[in-house]
Amino acid sequence: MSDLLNNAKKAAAHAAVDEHVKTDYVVGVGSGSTVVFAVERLAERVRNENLKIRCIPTSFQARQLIIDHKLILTDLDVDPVVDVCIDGADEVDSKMTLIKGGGGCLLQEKIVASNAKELIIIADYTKDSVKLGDQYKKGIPIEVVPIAYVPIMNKIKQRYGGNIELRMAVKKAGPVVTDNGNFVLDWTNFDQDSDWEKINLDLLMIPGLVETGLFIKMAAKAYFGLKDGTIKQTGGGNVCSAQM
Ligand SMILES: O=C[C@H](O)[C@H](O)[C@H](O)COP(=O)(O)O
Repeated sequence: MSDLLNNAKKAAAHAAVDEHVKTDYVVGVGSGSTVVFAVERLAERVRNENLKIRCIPTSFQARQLIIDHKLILTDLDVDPVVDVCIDGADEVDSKMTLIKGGGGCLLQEKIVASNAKELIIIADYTKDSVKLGDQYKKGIPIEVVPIAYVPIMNKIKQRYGGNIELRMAVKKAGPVVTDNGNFVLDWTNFDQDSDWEKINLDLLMIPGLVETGLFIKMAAKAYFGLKDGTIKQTGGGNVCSAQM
């Protein structure tokens, strides 16, 4: 990955961690390449400022990051209310609707975010878009129970059009299997003017469809690292997750 992109991810991650994480917080740790910089910054603040935090992972990767950086690991059984969740995104539109799940981690990410008082998104400049599909061309990820993947693909195509594919693994013969033992479908060429709130609810009614990578009215704020090293912030910053 280019230095420009990595610097942008790092700038966004540091700004969000510095602004939104306070001592005694329970922190939801998202997944993906940008979150790596956030965890590094959390560990730095724990060492330098004696910041006291407990971290809830959103994936196998996030759990490993927390352990590797010697942060305190917790879960929703012990800490059911998350003070802030910091996570990446594949795309953020002008209404703060997100596409997530490019790395297949959408289900646990949505569970943790939905129990957070605030979901803060960190991303590089390539994720900032007006309409979903402007920037991210790999589609909307949808996690499904394996036995239902073909009927679900057919239903989505019939109802909404576009293309839908089973995500295949790179270093394994066969499909990607999520941290929860499910498959991922990637839905592309959808109507960019869709009513995503309605579609998300409709999709969630399909038996066997576990979760979508559409995060609607969940993110409070997004931090985009730009090419020149500065940050662009979007979103009001009010609590709009914690869907309790
Ligand atoms: O499944 C993966 C997650 O939703 C990631 O947060 C998302 O794909 C963004 O990842 P990255 O920070 O690597 O662009």
